[in-house]
Amino acid sequence: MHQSPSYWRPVNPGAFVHARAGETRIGESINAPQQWSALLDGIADDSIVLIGVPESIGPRANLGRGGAEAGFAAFLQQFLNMQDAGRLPVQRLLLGGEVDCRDLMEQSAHLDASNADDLSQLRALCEQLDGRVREILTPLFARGVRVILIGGGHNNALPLIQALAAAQNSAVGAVNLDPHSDFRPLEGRHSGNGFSYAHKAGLLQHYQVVSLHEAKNSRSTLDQLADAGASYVPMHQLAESRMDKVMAEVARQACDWQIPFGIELDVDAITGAPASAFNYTGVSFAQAQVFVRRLAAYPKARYLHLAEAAPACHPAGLEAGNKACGQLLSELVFTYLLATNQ
Ligand SMILES: N=CN[C@@H](CCC(=O)O)C(=O)O
Repeated sequence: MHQSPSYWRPVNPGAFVHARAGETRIGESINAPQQWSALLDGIADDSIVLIGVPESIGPRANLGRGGAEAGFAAFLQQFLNMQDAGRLPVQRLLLGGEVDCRDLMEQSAHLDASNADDLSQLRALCEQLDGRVREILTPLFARGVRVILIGGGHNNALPLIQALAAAQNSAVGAVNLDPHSDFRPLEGRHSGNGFSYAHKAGLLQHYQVVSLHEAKNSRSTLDQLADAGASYVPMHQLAESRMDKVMAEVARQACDWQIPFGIELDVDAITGAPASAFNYTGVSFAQAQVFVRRLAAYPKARYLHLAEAAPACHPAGLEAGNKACGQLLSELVFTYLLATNQ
C-alpha cells in the first residue's frame, strides 16, 4: 500500500463524458485510477501519466491575469469526449488525477496583486503549491514514467524540475517554447521565475528557450539568462527560418546534454491562444506541434508541461476560451503521444 500524497485527487472521467450509443469516447475507455496506490500499480513500462494543476495563483503572483485554473477542465471536457477509435495510442495514458488547489485558490481569491502585502501572500501561496506539485510528481518520476502536466501557470515548471531532479538524483534540462524566459528575479515565487529558481538551486543544468521575444524580457532577465549559460532562439529569427530545421538543431543540442530534460510549452507562445499574456504575433499551432514532436521523440524527454492555458482570457469570452483551450491542449497531447510511440 502506497501512502497517497496529501493533496492528490483522482479525476472521474465519467463526470465529463457525453455518451453516445455505439461509440466509445476516450473518457469511457481511459484508465483513471481512483486510488493513489492503483495509479502507481497501473504504471507499465510505456505509460504516460497525465496530471492537472487547476490554479492561477502563479500568474496572478506575477502580476498577470487569472483564468489558468480552468485550463485543465477545458482539456478534460474536450479530450474525454473525443473518440477512442483504436487508432491513436491513448491506451498508454493514465489519467493520473490532479493537484488539489482548491483551498489555496480560495485563500488567494480576495488578494489584489497591486497591493504589496497581498502580492507577498500570493507568492507565499505559490510556494506552498510548489510543494504539493513536487510531492505528487516525485514518486511518478521515480517509477520511470513520462508525465504530461497541464496547468495552471508556468510556475509549475519549478516543482516539475525539482521532482525530476530528485527522482533522477541529478540536475536536469529544459527546452521551453515561450516568448518569455521565465527567468525573472528571485523575488518570491510566481509564474515568471520557475527557471531562475531552478537554476539557483543547481537543479537546471541546461536551459534553452525557443521563440523568445527580446522585447518581452527585461534587460536584467536576459543578462541573468546569459550568465546562467542558457541559450535561446529569438522569435524574430524564427520568423525567417523553417521550424523543423530550427527544431532539428535544438533537439540535437538537448540530446547532447545527456541528462533527462523537460519539454515546456507556454501556450502564450501560440498566436491567438487564450492565456494571461495573450499573443497576436506568436508561433502557429503547427509550429508548436513541430516543437513537441521533435523533442518528444527522445527518451530523455521525461515530461511535457502545457502551461498557462486560460479560457477566460479568450477575447470572445469563456465559452470560446474553453473550446479553444480544450482543442489546443488535446491536440498537443495527441502530438506527444504519437511522437513517443515510435
Ligand atoms: N509565464 C509567463 N511569464 C510572463 C507572463 C506575463 C503575464 O502573465 O502577463 C512574464 O513573466 O512576463
